[in-house]
Amino acid sequence: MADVQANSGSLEGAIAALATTPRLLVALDFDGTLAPLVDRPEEARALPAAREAMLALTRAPDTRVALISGRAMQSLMHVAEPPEAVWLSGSHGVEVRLDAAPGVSLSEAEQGDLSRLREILEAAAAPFDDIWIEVKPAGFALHSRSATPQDAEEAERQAHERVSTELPAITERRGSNVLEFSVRSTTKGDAVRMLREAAGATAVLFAGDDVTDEDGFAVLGDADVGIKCGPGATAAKFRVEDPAAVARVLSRLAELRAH
Ligand SMILES: O=P(O)(O)OC[C@H]1O[C@H](O[C@H]2O[C@H](CO)[C@@H](O)[C@H](O)[C@H]2O)[C@H](O)[C@@H](O)[C@@H]1O
Repeated sequence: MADVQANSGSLEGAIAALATTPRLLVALDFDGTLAPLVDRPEEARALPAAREAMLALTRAPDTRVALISGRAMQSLMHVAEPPEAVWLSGSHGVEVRLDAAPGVSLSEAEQGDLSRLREILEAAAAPFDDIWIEVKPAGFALHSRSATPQDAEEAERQAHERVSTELPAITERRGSNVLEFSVRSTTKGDAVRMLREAAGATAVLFAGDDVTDEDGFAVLGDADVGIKCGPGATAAKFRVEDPAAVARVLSRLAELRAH
């Protein structure tokens, strides 16, 4: 594993230490971490090596695997095709599937905000080619990967201004060529905390690539391992170059954890 170090120590050593923890939670972001980024979200798939390593970890003793994604749960299940043993958190921590069926129930006020939010974002996207809206149970993502930088900036500016004026309680998040709006302020950090407790984990590995994954890195402790995939500022202890490198780390952990 010849991967880059971010903030401390050797990743190989940290993985070896993590493999000895009594109960391990392996929490993984999907897009940009297990799956390379692509223009059309529905076409994203985990690298075969990443999927294989993830499945090997589900078979390891006292090890729980979870996916923590910004995607809506249905979308995450469609692209990740996870086995039932994998716990899921979608919509940046708003949706959770442990062993039971997932579900989010919004209050009347939240449903009202969601309807108005949709109108505002549709109006912001309408004048531009290649700006589109992804629907989630508690919010929307304004996508601009295929748009010109000028169109992306203008659509996002309009969306931001109208939402912050009319719906100041809405949570706004920037991701990779995406600006997201949610009626819930739940974060990936909340998801890591909740899944850690549910798994009774004595240590956590969390890997992610995007700005929103920083909420997950922020709640890790000394016994945990945070891995940032790709460039950008991070609070993670370690950094690797791309999803292929994440797959190598997971595969090594699965190998060590199998014994
Ligand atoms: O938390 P993640 O699993 O990384 O999900 C974050 C967002 O992923 C998706 O958008 C991103 O990936 C797309 C496919 O590669 C890409 O086209 C887009 O530009 C990226 O922002 C997803 O569509 C969003 O809902 C997620 O929040």
